[in-house]
Amino acid sequence: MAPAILTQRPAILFLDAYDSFSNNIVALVEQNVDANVVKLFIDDTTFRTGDSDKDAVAFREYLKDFDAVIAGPGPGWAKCENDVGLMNQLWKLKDDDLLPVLGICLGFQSLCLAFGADVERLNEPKHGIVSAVLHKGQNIFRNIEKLLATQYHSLRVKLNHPIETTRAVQTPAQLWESTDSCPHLEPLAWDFDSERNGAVLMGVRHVQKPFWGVQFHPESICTNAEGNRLIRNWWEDTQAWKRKRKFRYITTKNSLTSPLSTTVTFGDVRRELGMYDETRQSIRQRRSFSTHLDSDTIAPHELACLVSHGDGKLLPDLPPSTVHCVTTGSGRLTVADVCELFEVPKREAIVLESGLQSNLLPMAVGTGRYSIVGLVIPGETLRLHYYAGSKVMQLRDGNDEVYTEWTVPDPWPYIREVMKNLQPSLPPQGSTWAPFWGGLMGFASYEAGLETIDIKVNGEPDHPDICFAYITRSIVFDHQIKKVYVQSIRGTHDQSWVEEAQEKIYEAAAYKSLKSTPNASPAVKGTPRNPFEDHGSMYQYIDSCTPSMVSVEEYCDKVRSCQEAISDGQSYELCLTTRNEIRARTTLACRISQSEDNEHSWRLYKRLTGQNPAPFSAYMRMHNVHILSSSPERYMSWDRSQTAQCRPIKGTVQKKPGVTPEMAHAILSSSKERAENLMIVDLTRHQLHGVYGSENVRVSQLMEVEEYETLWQLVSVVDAVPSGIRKPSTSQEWEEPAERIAPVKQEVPYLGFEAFVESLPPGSMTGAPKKRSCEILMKEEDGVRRGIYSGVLGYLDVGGGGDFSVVIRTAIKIDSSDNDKEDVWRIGAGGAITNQSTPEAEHEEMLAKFQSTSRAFKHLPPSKPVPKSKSIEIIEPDDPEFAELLEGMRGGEELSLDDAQMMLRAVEAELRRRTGPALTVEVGLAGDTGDDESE
Ligand SMILES: C=C(O[C@@H]1C=C(C(=O)O)C=C[C@H]1O)C(=O)O
Ligand SMILES: NC(=O)CC[C@H](N)C(=O)O
Repeated sequence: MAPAILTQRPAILFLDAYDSFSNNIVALVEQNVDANVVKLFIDDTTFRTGDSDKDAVAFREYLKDFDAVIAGPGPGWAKCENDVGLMNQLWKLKDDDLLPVLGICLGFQSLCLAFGADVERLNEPKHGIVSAVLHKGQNIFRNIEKLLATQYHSLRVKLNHPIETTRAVQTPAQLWESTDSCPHLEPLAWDFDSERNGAVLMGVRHVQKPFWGVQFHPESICTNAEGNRLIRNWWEDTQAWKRKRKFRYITTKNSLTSPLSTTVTFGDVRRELGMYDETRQSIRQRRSFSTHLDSDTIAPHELACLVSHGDGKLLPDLPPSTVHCVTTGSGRLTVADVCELFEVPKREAIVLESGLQSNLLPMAVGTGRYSIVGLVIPGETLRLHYYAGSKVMQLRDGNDEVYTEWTVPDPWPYIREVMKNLQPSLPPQGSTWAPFWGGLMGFASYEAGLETIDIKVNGEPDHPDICFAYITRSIVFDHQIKKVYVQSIRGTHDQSWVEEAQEKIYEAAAYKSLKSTPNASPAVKGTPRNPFEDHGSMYQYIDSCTPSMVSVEEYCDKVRSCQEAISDGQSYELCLTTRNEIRARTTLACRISQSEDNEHSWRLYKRLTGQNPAPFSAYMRMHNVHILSSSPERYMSWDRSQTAQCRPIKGTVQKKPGVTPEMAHAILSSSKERAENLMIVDLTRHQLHGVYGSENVRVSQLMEVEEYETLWQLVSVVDAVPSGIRKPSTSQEWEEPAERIAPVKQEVPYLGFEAFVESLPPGSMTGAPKKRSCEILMKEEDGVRRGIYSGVLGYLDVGGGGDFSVVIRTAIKIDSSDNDKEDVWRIGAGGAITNQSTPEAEHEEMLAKFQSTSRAFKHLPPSKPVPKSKSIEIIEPDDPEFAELLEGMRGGEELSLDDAQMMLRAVEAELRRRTGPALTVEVGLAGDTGDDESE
């Protein structure tokens, strides 16, 4: 066997210019080339001591451990020192230090600039646009057929080539000739896609040095397979260059004419022969989960012990040694019914609810199978708070009093340690499909996310930026099979609570099925009327609601300003948002009673989910925070085997008169909407690649249209699977959390959690490249904190899984002692801005998203009450499938007008789902309703 030293793989240095696609390039290279890739940021502090000569020497020394370099893409300009950093030094390497380099996008622009070219703005920026690239068919483009390549750039290289200046060449061959201004740069590829841009240089090589560059992104999910070949070609060429140079080097050495090297060391020879230093690092940069602690602070493991074992006095001893779980059928019980049964609305509570169809089945496969009710136990449930900016972390007791607080460099290692310590030693007996057994439930704000990417957050928040409650009792609905899990992780003695709770649910389900007609679930279209809504305090409350919105002009100005940043190459896409508010007079009852105030929020939540059912609805009442969410977007979920899924949404069409499903599909197939989505898909792949590795990420759904109550959305799905685990093949499998029964207490690799933290804040709410985009957005949004909106909300399960939604389409109220007369509901809304956006349409899109939530704060259109005794006859269309569906739902019962209309809509939707958008079912109502039903 060859000694290890000889078998060590070559190494490629990837210079990362803070792009959001870097790990995709690393993955592309690792999939195509037998080499390790090491990432280094362009501004790595090792090479920024302040003494630039010394730094340059140190960087040259560092490069000696590598076989080649990739200078990556990124925001900004090649001529701006801060934007390219270490890249500039590559082009200046002297002969003996020379290394093969591939420049991609910004790296390509930097290469060209170094050898005489100009960099200018494009007339029409290209972001997320796929086009056919004309190439020379030689050099790194050899054996490449039709190349379809994704572009992400606002700036272009200018060689002063006739095709650029006069838009013509005398012969086709002239396309591939160097120019007088850039004699060393040989054009290898051009793009002719845009009339306004004219011919844009897409690829070059240096005619003497081993430097190549491409303007497009070979790693994008929408670049065709030829991207792989390009990388393999480049690698072959770097190897060929190395062989040639070795030969030259050895002959010059032999002739002893080299003035530079008088001695040749063992290391020199080994390097020349392609052998490597054993100590060379080939580990990709990862977030380090260790923390540097001050002595007066508590350590992650100490916090973890306090949470799980208490202190023998104030904090309870609740190690999740056992997971007690019993099940019962849910029958017609809704999540709201069960919440009310357990008096959840009166107190603090966390409810993650999957909106359902009228038949109480999930809205979509792959999301929305489960609902989770986390029971907050008064006087006992522990909470973790963290405040961005001040970096204060708190452990709070069951009365919401601070038990201890300390400052932390990073809160996430604490949360990770708490979760690690909460792994149960005994899993539930019997079936354990519930994705949540117990654990932390709560949210992390957008600002908590900003800190994970080293963006400094200013100001004081009026609510925690991270808030997690340690939930030990929970009720989980499996809507697919209509089953309820009642669970406790509070030790053996709690078995009795579990059984009592099960009994309570069982009886309630039996009672409801006895007395009920098919009724609207709160999470189902068509909120049932009640006198309280129509005449009581809710009516007055809603009457007092006044929205305060950003003006059209102001929003449009911000859109234009974002577009200017995009044209300047600083960002490819910016998710601009604004905080709208609804103010209402606090009712007297809410002013004097906290539990009344809680119940009021709960009733508003039911209005919201009734009007805007969403797969990631959520109700949260914790500390001073009220959250009413109807989010359609999954941020990330991962099961107990650490298989992860992200479902980024980008691309929105509002439902309004005249917009048919066909039109919505057509709009969402446009290059504008697809480009928006593509950028976020590539960003999501980048994030998952960074944690799961190059081989383990795939896009399982690329840009499909999903229909919601008031909008159509373009949704993609990106999955990541740890090595050695079978990939789920159906969307349903995603929702079936892998059981981790035996052996228990094993070291769960926290891949899911790591990816969760690494991917904050959610890319669909930032744009790309993430860091620069967030900085720009902070300015555009006047430094106003987004808060919980744009953050994430969900759970971390003690068994090792987790599921979080993106906090959008959400109303949030923060209680404050200064003002108890007025409720202020914050409803953030926004949308992705690209160079293809039009300000007015963006404003409209923002409004549409706002309105999907603000509807809950408006009076419902009046409907006339129907005398109960009168029944409705339904004229059914001549369609046996329709009749069958209807009969199934109706169960032979008499219906009120409201119920019948709702059911008809449901049947219609179901039929449409089955047959596709082409079908329109015409249904009508007739019969003696005792009233005119023209409404
Ligand atoms: C910004 C919002 O939504 C985000 C922006 C979307 C878009 O630009 O199409 C779609 C879903 C969300 O990721 C919002 O709802 O406020
Ligand atoms: N993707 C990139 O590297 C972009 C480079 C440069 N900022 C541009 O917009 O052209």
